[in-house]
Amino acid sequence: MSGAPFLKMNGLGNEIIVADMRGRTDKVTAGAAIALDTDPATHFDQIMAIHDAKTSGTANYIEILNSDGSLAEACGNGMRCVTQMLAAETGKRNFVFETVAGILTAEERPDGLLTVDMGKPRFSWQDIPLAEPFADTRAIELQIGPIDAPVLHSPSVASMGNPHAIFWVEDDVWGYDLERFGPMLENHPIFPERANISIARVTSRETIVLRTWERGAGLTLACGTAACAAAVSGARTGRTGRQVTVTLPGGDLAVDWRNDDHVMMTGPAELEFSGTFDPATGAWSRTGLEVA
Ligand SMILES: N[C@@H](CCC[C@H](N)C(=O)O)C(=O)O
Repeated sequence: MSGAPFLKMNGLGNEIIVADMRGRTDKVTAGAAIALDTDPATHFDQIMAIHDAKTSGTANYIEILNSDGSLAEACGNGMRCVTQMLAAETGKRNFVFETVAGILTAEERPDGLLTVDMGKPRFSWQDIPLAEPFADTRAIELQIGPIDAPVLHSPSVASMGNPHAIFWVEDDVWGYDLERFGPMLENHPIFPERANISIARVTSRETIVLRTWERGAGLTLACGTAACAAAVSGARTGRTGRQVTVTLPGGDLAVDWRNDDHVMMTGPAELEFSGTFDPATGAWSRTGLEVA
């Protein structure tokens, strides 16, 4: 088949490739993802592959791949990039998309920021999923470091379509070696589908500082679903209110856990350059350089 167009974009530094797979029957392979990630010019955290709609009433079906080639159920920063790309192409502002996690809506606001309805969080141990029952997922028994002096412990866990563990700390989130602990916790047997691992510090009822080790991608500058998972976990543990600003290494996201249980995430997206690629192999070439 012929090459597929792509845009290299980012959402607060979360590196995103938006692959235009509309009108095609093939998919982006894990091998292509790994090849694109290995090239420093196209290194990315997630590929958002836009396919033709599967369900009436939706604009497109979006398949999400991590840089290790695995599939992800959700990606907040990537959805903002997809929304910005399609808004620029069509002149529309509101979209309904489908992912493996379900149907979601997204909007480009008049100020240029993008809001995505990330759906309803889930908290039961089966939904996250965890390998064994926990009645209360606001703090589960899990720790890292010496047994009598754990470095990180008792995370809140939540699903935003994808699995998250939030370790609360009271000091600087940069004081923790997330590059070392992240992979251990991501692959801990308590998480049968692995998990995104975050360290969170509440700085007021309305503000959280967050760093994330992403499942299948490693340390990133921002993780939208982690910001949402931290926000809902902050509210359900009484640490914060339901509207918070989450400060990630790449910048701020506004998260509003509405009373109808939907989590609304608002932030920017940025275009870097465009190209075409082979979805089977990842071989690519540049077609242009644009500024969003
Ligand atoms: N960067 C994303 C999250 C991507 C998916 C994640 N690595 C997973 O495997 O669940 C975001 O902005 O939400």
